[in-house]
Amino acid sequence: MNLHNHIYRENPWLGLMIGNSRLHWALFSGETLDSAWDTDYLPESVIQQFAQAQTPEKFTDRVISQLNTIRRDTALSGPYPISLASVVPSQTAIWQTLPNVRIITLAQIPLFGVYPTLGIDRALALWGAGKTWGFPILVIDSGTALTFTGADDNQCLVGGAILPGLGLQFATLGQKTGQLPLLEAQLINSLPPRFALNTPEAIQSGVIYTLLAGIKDFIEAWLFLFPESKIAITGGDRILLKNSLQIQFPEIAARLIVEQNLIFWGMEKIVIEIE
Ligand SMILES: Nc1ncnc2c1ncn2[C@@H]1O[C@H](COP(=O)(O)OP(=O)(O)O)[C@@H](O)[C@H]1O
Ligand SMILES: CC(C)(COP(=O)(O)O)[C@@H](O)C(=O)NCCC(=O)O
Ligand SMILES: [K+]
Repeated sequence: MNLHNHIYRENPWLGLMIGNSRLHWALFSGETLDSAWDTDYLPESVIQQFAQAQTPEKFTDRVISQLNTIRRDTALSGPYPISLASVVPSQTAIWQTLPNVRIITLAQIPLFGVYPTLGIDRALALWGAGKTWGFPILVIDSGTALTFTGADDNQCLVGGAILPGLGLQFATLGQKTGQLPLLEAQLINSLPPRFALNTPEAIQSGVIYTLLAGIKDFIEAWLFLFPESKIAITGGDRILLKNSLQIQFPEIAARLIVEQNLIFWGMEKIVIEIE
């Protein structure tokens, strides 16, 4: 164990996952995940103020005070290293200039058979889920993009798929057409009529029923290969999708484990294991 590792093992540290919509934060004490929360991207000027701190303690104070501003119910203090994973290169470029930031790369994840451009969020969530519930495992991440990522009994990547997530499908229709309204995914609290008679419900119907049918189809194809596999869903639309599946395809929904923090479970295991 090197000194850096020792710091992670014994002390509080922050995990930062940079997604395409927002920042995902976690506070760990040693190997335990204490709490997790989401924030918007921070202005570059704010991040640069962190970098101007003269000492690690000052740096951490500034990060912490910024996070406290965002989330006042988290009492953070003391020096915190940050373990960062990102699927947004322009954001990585800003954050990696800071001291105390260590970037997690694909090479650090002990999955077999990965391809070089696999998203680090997908690899971390897969590793976190597999190490927790066992392999084979399928992870569905319903973020900006919706991804399926599966590994077999040998902790080897089988593969997956990427499609526009729920919010992105609504955004694309709202932004790339002349007269469709921009709908918000979070406003869907019940399934629309399948054959709708107004524009918002027609958009909702098309997007949600197609997405649910697609998820069902991918899950069935996975279970055909690995009948005993656990299947987990994470990401910002996880609850909406699980609830909708519950109504539409209850037997599929019954197989889905909902867990918000799969990426941080993976991060915790990686950060602690790295020598
Ligand atoms: N407060 C929120 N802000 C942004 N997106 C949200 C929020 N609550 C739920 N969502 C949903 O979460 C999805 C984004 O998921 P998330 O996991 O945060 O994305 P990413 O990891 O790609 O940044 C969007 O499709 C959106 O519908
Ligand atoms: C597929 C993703 C865009 C998902 O990102 P997210 O929606 O979580 O922000 C990201 O994992 C990524 O950029 N992946 C690289 C390509 C791949 O995994 O094959
Ligand atoms: K995702």
